[in-house]
Amino acid sequence: MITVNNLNLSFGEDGARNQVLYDVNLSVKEGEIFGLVGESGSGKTTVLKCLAGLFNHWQGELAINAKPLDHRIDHTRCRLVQMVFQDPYGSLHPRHTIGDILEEPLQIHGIGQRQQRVISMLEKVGLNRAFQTRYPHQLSGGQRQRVAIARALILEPRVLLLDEPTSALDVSVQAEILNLLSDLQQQGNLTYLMVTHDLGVVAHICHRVAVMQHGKVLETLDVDTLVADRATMPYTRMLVDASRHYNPALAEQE
Ligand SMILES: Nc1ncnc2c1ncn2[C@@H]1O[C@H](COP(=O)(O)OP(=O)(O)OP(=O)(O)O)[C@@H](O)[C@H]1O
Repeated sequence: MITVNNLNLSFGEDGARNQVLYDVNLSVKEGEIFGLVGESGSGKTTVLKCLAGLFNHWQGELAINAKPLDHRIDHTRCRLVQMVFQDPYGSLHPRHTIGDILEEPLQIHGIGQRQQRVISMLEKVGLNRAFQTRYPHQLSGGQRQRVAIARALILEPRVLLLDEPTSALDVSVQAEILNLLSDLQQQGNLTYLMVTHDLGVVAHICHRVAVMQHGKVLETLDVDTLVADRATMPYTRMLVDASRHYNPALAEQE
C-alpha cells in the first residue's frame, strides 16, 4: 500500500548541504501497522513528510496504493493519505471549534452531509456531539489527539502517517489512544506508517518495524523478532536493550 524506493532528500545547498535521507526503501502492506524507529534526527519524520507532501524536493519513487506520488500535493492524495502529528494542540487551530475543524476538510473537498459526518466521526473516536462547539483549549490532551485523529480520518483515507501520536500525552492516556488507533485500523482496514521512539508502542500496536540510523534503513523486521531480541543489527539490539530499562511493557517480555 505504501512503497518508498530509493528515497533521498537533502536540505540546503552546496557547502551547507545536509543530506538527511539516503536511499530509503520501505514497503508497507495494506492493513499493516508499520513502525519507524531510530534515534532522534535519523530521518523518520522526514520520510512521513515526503509521503504527506509536506516536503517535495525529494528524489526517488513514492507510491500509495500503487499510484506514484507527484512532487506536488493534490486533492487525490489528501483523500488517500493523512498525517497525525505529535502535538495535537499545535496542530489544531486554537480559534476554531472542533465542529469547524472537522468540517473544513469536507468543505474543501466539496463533500456533503457534513454535519452527519462530523457527528459520526466524533463518535468513532469516542467523543460525543457536544464536543462540536468546544475549542481545543477546552479539551484534555487525549481528547485533542482524538480530534486530530478524527480530522485525519474525516476524508476516509486508506493510509495514516502517524508521527509520535502518543508521546505528548500522559502515560495513562497513551494506551487509550493506541487502543483507539488499533480499533480504527481494524474497522477500516487502514494502513499505518507510524514514527515512534517508544519500543513499547511498537510492541503494543505494530506488525513490522524498520530501524533507521543516520538517514538510512538499517533493517526491517517483524515485531515478534524485535521483542524476542532476535534482531540482526547490533544497533537494533542496543535500542531494544536500552528500552528495557525504561519500558515496563517490553521488560515484561524478558
Ligand atoms: N525543514 C528542515 N530544514 C532543515 N533540516 C531539517 C528540516 N527538517 C528536518 N531537518 C533535519 O533532518 C534530519 C532528520 O530530521 P527528522 O525530523 O526526520 O528526524 P527524526 O528521526 O524524526 O527525529 P526525532 O525523533 O527527533 O523527531 C535532522 O538532522 C533535522 O535537523
